[in-house]
Amino acid sequence: MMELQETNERLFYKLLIDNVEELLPIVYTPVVGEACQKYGSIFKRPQGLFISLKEKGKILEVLKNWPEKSIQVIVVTDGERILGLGDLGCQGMGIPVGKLALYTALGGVRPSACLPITIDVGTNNEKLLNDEFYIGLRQKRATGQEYSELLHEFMTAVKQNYGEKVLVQFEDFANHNAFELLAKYGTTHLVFNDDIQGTASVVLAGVVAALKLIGGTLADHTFLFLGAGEAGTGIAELIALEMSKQTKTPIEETRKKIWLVDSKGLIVGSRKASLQHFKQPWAHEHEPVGSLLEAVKVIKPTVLIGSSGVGKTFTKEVIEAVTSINEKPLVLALSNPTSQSECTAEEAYQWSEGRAIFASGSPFDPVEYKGKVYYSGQANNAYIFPGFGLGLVISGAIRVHDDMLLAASEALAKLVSNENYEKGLIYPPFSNIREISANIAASVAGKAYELGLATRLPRPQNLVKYAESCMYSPVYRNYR
Ligand SMILES: O=C([O-])CC(=O)C(=O)O
Ligand SMILES: [Mg+2]
Repeated sequence: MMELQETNERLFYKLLIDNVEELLPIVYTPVVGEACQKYGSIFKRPQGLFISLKEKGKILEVLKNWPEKSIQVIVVTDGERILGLGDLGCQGMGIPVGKLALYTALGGVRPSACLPITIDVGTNNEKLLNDEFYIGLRQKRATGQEYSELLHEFMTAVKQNYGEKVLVQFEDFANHNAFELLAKYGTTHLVFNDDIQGTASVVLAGVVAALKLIGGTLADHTFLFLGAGEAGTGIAELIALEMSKQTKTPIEETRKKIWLVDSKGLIVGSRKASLQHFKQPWAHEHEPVGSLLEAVKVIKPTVLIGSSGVGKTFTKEVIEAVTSINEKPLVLALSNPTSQSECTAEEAYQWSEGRAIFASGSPFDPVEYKGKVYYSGQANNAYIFPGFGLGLVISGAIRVHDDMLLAASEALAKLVSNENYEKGLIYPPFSNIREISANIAASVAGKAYELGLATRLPRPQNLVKYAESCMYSPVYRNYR
């Protein structure tokens, strides 16, 4: 597929769009993870733009070397937290390349308007540092001022070169940098963090859709997360925000329906002083609880969400415990790739005796259990970011706002059909993804106009039709 992408791009997209369910797992999660791990040894032609510490002071010049001038979407990583695989240094390039392939195939952004970037500040991965085929800087990661100066130069150069309407999607940065970059540039640039915001939006959509199967309103449920990083706290915050809007209750109150477990156990008030700032809003008053299993027993969640990047953590005991509390527990095993999934679809159905409503970040085949076939959905930000980005691009948005994330969730949840629900699915199939993306784009663009953040004026009448008309299709021109 890489070979095809580089030699006949149009055919690559035609193949990908026409066979999206079959090829998504190859171009994207989980195979893209393996490609990143082996990137140095499968490296034949360069893809994307590498910017390293050595280019400090010359980043604008480097950007100008890229052959395409009118860029609409940049996906950038520094490779420090590639999926749940950890620090892969500049071999993380597979991720921006893969994400942007989806921007085109799923969201219809022109391939020439997409720019994959990897910022090489070194790696702390000893195995890569000692690998003769490693393609990046052989040094430990730059941190602190050296790191933030390079990123600041990059963000400044991007705006200078492409203007205010270029979307910068941060991808697979480590927690501390991810939160900091989003907060720092959210007010001056059009930035979106896929792991915090995209994941939050797709999971909120799945939870809202799942209410049709498990009953109740959002505020009737109790959420327990394993993992309190970008995905965990991002999802928790967006669920709390939606609950707060629905019930007209302050968000400080709705957050109390949501509990998070990290590597040190349940996040509780007595731990507050030693918690990183993004975990602090979740430190509710409770006695210390050491393990996920204990937390399930005392918190009694109706929804269990795995977002720690560590596999096999939803054990038989954990799934049995959450099943003993709920008729239909909602279980989301979000960590990627498949090796890092909290449990498999088969385990979720077997251990819950077919009662769990299950979705996962990486895809699983349908499972047969006691003569019945169970289908699980893919709770992956791939449902959101292509349409979300398209909505920003077509409206000429200059900032991202949380209400746009809620609009995207709502649009996605609405597209789950009765036929999907009957199969136990809480997401529509990827085979309809271009239609889904057009709908998400229209909702996001609509919100941008409503908030006064859109610059493409006047507002098109029918935003779904307009979004569709803007989408790239891999067709050949007619010469007769
Ligand atoms: O790439 C994916 O499949 C989803 C994602 O953003 C991640 O796991 O970091
Ligand atoms: Mg990611």
